Amino acid sequence: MKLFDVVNVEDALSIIKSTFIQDLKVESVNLVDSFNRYLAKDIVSDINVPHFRKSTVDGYAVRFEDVISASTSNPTKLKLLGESQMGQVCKFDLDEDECVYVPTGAMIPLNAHGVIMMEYCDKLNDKEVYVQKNTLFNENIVEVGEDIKEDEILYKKGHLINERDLGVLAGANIKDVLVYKDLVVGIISTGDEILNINEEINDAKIKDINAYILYGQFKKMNLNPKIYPPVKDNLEDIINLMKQAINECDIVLISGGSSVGKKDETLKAIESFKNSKVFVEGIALKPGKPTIISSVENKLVVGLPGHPLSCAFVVESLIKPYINSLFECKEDKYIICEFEYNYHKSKGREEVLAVNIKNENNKVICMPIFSKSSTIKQFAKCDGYIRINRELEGVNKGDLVKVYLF
Ligand SMILES: Nc1nc2c(c(=O)[nH]1)N[C@H]1C(S)=C(S)[C@@H](COP(=O)(O)OP(=O)(O)OC[C@H]3O[C@@H](n4cnc5c(N)ncnc54)[C@H](O)[C@@H]3O)O[C@H]1N2
Ligand code: MOO
Repeated sequence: MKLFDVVNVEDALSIIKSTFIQDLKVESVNLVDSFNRYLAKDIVSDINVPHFRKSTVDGYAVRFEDVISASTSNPTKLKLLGESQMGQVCKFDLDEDECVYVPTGAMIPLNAHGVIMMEYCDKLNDKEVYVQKNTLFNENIVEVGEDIKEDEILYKKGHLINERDLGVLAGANIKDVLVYKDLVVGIISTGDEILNINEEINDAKIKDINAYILYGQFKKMNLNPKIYPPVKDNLEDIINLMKQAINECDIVLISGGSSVGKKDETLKAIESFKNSKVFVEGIALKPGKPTIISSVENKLVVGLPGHPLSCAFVVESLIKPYINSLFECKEDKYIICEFEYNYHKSKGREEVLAVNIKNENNKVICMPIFSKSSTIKQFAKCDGYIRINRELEGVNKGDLVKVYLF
């Protein structure tokens, strides 16, 4: 493996983006099933929400000019026409010195200017009300289309539907939603020392950690991860499992065996496929250098470093931005924090550094966690990470940095 010939992260990402333009399939699902799915087309509202003028309080709908001088010491007497019923079209129109009782959410008369809360009114009898307050135009009223306008684009293609969006879509009478079918991501762990979840720990063997982190990472991206049982460092076994995974999945990730050790078989396995092409053998990322980017049978096959933290950061740095670009998603959110440490790095490789954040003296500060890439617990507890440009020689205490939150 040519690990000296490493490729910058941005260049590696460009290669992936330009080579693997996924043929995304779409399906129509019920509104509830669109939760956490990516939209396959823009959604436009056919209706105004609300489609009628409604009151936001329990009170009396009035005209501006009739109550202009109303106050507690000088209440205005209005004729009560009746009550607007919830869910019914309001059948009243206001004339001079008239009002209508409207409960919260009910339709108000078309020509009412405002609704005065009942706390400011005194109902004398079924026909008369004293109003102790004037009204502003549109006070306590939601106008037609104030929430959602007819023909408004509610969401663009690629948007990931969240729980609040479900409410918007329900309100806009959208019953079925066209979404992208989930991409299936195959996860293969390799290594003579790797045990699957049901095997007892023995000798110098360890449990498969990477498959489970990767599973969580892809679930969080709302894809469909599929864990295969770990495979030993045996070329034929790796090739056979790869064949199965390539057949069953849209993207295949193979962790371990990407480096230069004599048993590192991932590259050989990839190259054994007739229809394969290796684009990258090592990226300028720390941790994460031993990463292979290849195409097998026109599918993206990535060899990930075996160290769990490195494996996870390659996915964060390379695969997640690619997935985001496929679905036209927004970039990951970050917060700006003050770095609390003088951190030195060598030029030439981008570095990803896990950090914890805290509030101190009204400032949000962050501190790196010093965790070896072969360990996992500290990493699991951290709040996020920063990326240090390959040209930089470090970050100084007091520098402002972007922290990408997990
Ligand atoms: N001579 C060199 N040695 C190493 C280099 C190097 O450049 N020259 N790079 C180091 C770095 S950095 C990393 S990262 C690892 C990557 O190695 P591989 O991708 O080939 O992975 P393995 O050798 O198979 O495993 C490395 C390490 O990770 C553990 N591992 C592997 N898979 C899993 C898993 N599914 N769950 C938990 N832990 C896993 C494995 O047991 C090893 O301890 O290479 C360095 N060496
Ligand atoms: O790159 Mo290794 O992936 O530094 O731990």
